[in-house]
Amino acid sequence: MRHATAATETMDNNSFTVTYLYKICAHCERLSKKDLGVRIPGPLGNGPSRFIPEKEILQVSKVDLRAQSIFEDAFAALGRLDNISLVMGFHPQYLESFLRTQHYLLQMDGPLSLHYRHYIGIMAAARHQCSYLVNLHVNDFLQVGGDPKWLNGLDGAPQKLQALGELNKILAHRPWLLTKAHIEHLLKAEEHSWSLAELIHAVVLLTHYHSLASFTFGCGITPEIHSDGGHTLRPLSLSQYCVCDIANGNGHGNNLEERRSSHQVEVLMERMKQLQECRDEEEASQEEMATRFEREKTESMLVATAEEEECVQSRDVSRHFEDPSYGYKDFSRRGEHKAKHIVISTFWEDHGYSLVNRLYPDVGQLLDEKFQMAYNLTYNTMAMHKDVDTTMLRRAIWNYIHCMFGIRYDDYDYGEINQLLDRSFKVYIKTMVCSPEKTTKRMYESFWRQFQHSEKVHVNLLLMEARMQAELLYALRAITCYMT
Ligand SMILES: CC(C)C[C@H](N)C(=O)O
Repeated sequence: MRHATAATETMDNNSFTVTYLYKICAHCERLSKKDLGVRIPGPLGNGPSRFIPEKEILQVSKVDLRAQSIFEDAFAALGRLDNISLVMGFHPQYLESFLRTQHYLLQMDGPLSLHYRHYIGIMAAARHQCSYLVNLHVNDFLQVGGDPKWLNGLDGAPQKLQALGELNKILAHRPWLLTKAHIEHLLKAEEHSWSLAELIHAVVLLTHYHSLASFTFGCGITPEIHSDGGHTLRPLSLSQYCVCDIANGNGHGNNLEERRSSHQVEVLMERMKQLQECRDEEEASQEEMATRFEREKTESMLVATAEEEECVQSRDVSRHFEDPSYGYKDFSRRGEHKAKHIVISTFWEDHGYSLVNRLYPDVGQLLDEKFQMAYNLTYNTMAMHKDVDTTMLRRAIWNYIHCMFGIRYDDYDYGEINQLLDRSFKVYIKTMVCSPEKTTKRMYESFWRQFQHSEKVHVNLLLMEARMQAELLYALRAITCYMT
């Protein structure tokens, strides 16, 4: 905070007298009012993300015309511009594909009625206690005429939706356990059965919202001011800092940590170079490649996720789902994987894409474009370095997530992952993908300290899409087994 001006102003607002003291913040140049009279709701967070300074996010739409026009279109279509879109605005190309798909899933012709779609969104987000998405879709659900009684809990909803609870749970936490019996149960229920097309629509929605919950927590998305948890009536203590300092930690110098990690990027680039050279020299045998995959998978199970003490407090959304204690379990423990783990890495291209497209026209195509977009997105930068080929690094991130889900690419050397992804990054990845509600600001800050926020959001896009694809693969595999 630069200084507090002496100027005061008195306003007569009907019967209230409001007196403000104006201050100007040196970071965000915001004029802040110190409220001396009436209590007016103020924003709880500052900007769309708890992790990223607001001015960086808003800067994007000022300088990028494409982002600006996407924001305008999104606003025209939905009547709102949510914080998720604002943060994704760092990557306008991706955002366009994301919004197109989401719009199709929620608003265009499709097997499920509109209120079902939003209710399924609520169920999926609630599995990860993502009150941000739950609130967003509770509003949408009511707006399209949904019955408020359903919002009291899953047992207030029709039996058909209740039956989806089990699929929601397994898909979110242990998708490798899905079998054709789960599918049969839904399709063959006597009175309340699902059609295959409806089920595909539901599966796509569930996976979309599970992974969007990951993005929401991974980027520290804050509720919009008008929604639950987005405002406060308590005056913020402004003392010597602006609210932007409080929300974004600008008030604390981190110089020591920064200096310590200043070589991280160069080290990473050097490793990429070395790996590239070795790759050209020797090729490991198939057995060796399989062993490296197993090693990485086993190691991923040992990565701890929780830093319990710092978890985001969310409104209780447990009434929207059952069995809240059911969470991600590393699938190699208890030998669960033995029967389930198969190499299905090409399943999406070979079967998944066409299966979805056949039952829910155009959606296979939309999803495929979005996966490709996330996978191939690059600006050829690494923090402050330009003209860098980052394919190897982005591929390691994508494949690490699939590896945690037991999906193996037989042409990929999993030894690369250990060279490129360090421990704090793995902790972040695993938390964000497997138990997103446990992601903390500290975790976000601890990995890749020298990288830009836009690059961390880029990482989030990779994680989110890889997760969605992994869930879809297992669901579609179960559906294909049922059909054949
Ligand atoms: C996730 C980052 C390493 C991506 C990188 N900045 C690129 O443009 O490719």
